[in-house]
Amino acid sequence: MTSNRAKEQAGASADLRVSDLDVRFGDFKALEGIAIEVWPGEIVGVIGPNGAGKSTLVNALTGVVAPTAGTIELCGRALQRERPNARAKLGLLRTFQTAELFGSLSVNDNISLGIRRAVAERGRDAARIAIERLGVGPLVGLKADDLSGGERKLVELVRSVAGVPDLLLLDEPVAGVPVHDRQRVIELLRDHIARTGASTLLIEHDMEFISGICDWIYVMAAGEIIASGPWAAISTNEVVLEAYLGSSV
Ligand SMILES: Nc1ncnc2c1ncn2[C@@H]1O[C@H](COP(=O)(O)OP(=O)(O)OP(=O)(O)O)[C@@H](O)[C@H]1O
Repeated sequence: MTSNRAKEQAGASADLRVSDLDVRFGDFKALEGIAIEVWPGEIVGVIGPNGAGKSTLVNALTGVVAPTAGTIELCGRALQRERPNARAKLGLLRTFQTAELFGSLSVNDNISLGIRRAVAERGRDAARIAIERLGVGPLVGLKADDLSGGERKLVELVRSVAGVPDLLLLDEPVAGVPVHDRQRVIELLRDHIARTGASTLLIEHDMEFISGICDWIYVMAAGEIIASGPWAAISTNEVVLEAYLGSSV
């Protein structure tokens, strides 16, 4: 992590760089002055209490919500004026808090839809490995509508990985995923990053997962970043503990 962040000084470019990002809903400032960097090979977490602005951040990154100010760069390319589909084609792929699959299609067809034309062969390899790592092989012939919520999350993750993203954006990747499958998610992400050099930005409430996977963590509260650093620093930071009003971080 430190070595990745030190790359800035060595002139490497970040996979994601968010600068001075503001989002307003009428007079309400949902995000203000957000600055986030994700470097190649990193897994970066965003945490914060309810209403902190995490979902708004995801929506701004993916183009669902228009920022009122600021810039979003993916591998050096400005994204903030691109439509959501264009952002995905450029290499920013996401999962949702509640997995979004085509319910009447098979798991296999859902995964195939994630393979971008630009990376078809690598995508098929990535899908095969992810199916194996997450143990979803027995599900591939089923209709997506017949899966449990946790299974849907795992299949959606396979689909995103199959798109061989430059940046994978995961919205609560282990919400609803049984505890015994969470380690599989961690191993898949680490393996995927090691093989492809991709990076990951994830929003998650599960602190055990966050502490076990993230190289770097940003903490949000009331629409702003109030702290950032590795878990050891974040988990003992007074400002962070205060923001969570005594709940365990
Ligand atoms: N479309 C909208 N119009 C007005 N206010 C909104 C809109 N979307 C979000 N907000 C407000 O912006 C603030 C941040 O909401 P957001 O959903 O981004 O927080 P969050 O950190 O994702 O919360 P949670 O962890 O509960 O999902 C909240 O006060 C919310 O009510």
